[in-house]
Amino acid sequence: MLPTINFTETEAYKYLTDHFIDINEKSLKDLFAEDETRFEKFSLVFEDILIDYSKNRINDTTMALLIQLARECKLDEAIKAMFNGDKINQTEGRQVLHTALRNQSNTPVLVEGKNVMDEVNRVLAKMEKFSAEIISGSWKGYTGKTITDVVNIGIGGSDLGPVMVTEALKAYKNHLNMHFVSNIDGTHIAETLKKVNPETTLFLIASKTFTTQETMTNANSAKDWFLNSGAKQADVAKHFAALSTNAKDVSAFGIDTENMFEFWDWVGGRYSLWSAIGLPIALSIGYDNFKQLLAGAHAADEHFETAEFEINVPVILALIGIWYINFFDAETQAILPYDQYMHRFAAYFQQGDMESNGKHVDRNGNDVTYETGPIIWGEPGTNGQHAFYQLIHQGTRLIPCDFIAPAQSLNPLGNHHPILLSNFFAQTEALMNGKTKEQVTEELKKEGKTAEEIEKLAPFKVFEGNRPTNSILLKKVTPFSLGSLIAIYEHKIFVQGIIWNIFSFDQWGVELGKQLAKSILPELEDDQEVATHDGSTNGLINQYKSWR
Ligand SMILES: O=P(O)(O)OC[C@H]1O[C@](O)(CO)[C@@H](O)[C@@H]1O
Repeated sequence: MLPTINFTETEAYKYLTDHFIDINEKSLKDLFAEDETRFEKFSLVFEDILIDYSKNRINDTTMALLIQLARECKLDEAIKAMFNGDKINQTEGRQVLHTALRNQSNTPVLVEGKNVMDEVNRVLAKMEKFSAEIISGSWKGYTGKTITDVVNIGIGGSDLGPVMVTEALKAYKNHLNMHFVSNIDGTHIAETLKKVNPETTLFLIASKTFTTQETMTNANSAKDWFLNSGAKQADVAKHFAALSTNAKDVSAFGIDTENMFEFWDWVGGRYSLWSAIGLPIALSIGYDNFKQLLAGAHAADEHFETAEFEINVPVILALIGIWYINFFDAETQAILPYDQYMHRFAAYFQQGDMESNGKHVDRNGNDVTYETGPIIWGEPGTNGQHAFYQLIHQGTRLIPCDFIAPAQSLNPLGNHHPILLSNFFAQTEALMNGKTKEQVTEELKKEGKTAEEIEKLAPFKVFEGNRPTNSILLKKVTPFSLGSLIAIYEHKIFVQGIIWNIFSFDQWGVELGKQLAKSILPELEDDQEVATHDGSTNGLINQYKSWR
């Protein structure tokens, strides 16, 4: 069982409320002027990742109080409960053990008295063998040809993780062409099938439940396409594999359970890329690289489980997030990777964070009286700079931003990387320091503007600064460092959920829409006017019927 403490009733929260008044009057420039050791004090190095959190609106007192808050909320007990395999996903009655999937130390992890590492290792060995056969070409399709294309059919956690990681690690990929189909919109599968040949394509049907409407509809269309192209039912075994917890429905679909890569209900969908759901990753970059990804995550797990809160990267990042959300009323959190390969990183953590902490009921079943999970968004730099950074720099909202960049490029072409990194460094500096009216006036004078012109123009060119950022500098994007980074963000989400006293591992909020869609679908079958809904929904359905 997790502790159920209302963090707004802790001593630390009361002190933080008073302390906020002091900090809110100070600018980041003041804070740096007051303390020359901020960078040394407020940065951490974990493996080959530097986390600089000094450009935040914090000082020693803030951090001490935030850590006190974590202690009062019994975060230490919660961390133990997760790693020990307690049923901390209480509303679904499940353990939360994605950490066991990457437990490279192999120490036993018990679920109901049974060591799950045996099963984890068995499936990993099966993934290793299968990926080696597909990559080497020893696995043949139904006409004797080798596999050239892999189509992963899944959605949410059964899509976003493999997409994000295969993109982020594209520099490590082999000859296999990877495709991902998620959307129920027929366009997604239709456009993908145009690109592949049934004789050389492997379909992975990725679904924890094997009942998800989008995935099953797309999987059936893929199977029909395959069978209509001349293949026989018996050939399905050479071209379809399932990544799932549901052996019964996998068989019913027609996939041999020999071709099923299993995982378990103690793996949450959005935490499943480390499980059999990661098979497309192992196929794309090879099993050894997939193992490195797991190893990087495992190193972050060990750090999270054992490091003191003062030097614990996920804990620090989570507490800083709480500081902005619950004291500065920040509504969003931007994730801005200065790495083109990581272009799906923010999209991945939209599900990771928003499906986990988008909750308004606490662990006692009461409505919360404070804000919980932020809106996560972001795009890779420098594209974002030319799109939405205007609002971050000069808008009315406070937007905490995580800037992420690798020191070494995987494509060191000319001076691209120094230019990219100069932007990475410049943005956080600009957001912190801004530009004063005096500086603007000086610049305009140099441009030869008159005093009157300067007076008119200056207000628009002033940057108030004082906008907080974290800078995460990786030595290089490798399977190991990416694994660590993902696990750090996962644990950050966990810590915030503990402090907010919410359940981070269920997702009841996605059910209502699914239920209603199921009841609407039969109403779309005929041309009769619909009158069973509210006026707007009836109007929309009836217009659709008249236009289709
Ligand atoms: O893997 P499945 O069971 O198809 O579920 C896909 C996704 O659907 C959800 O249950 C809800 O959108 C996610 O949590 C999950 O990742």
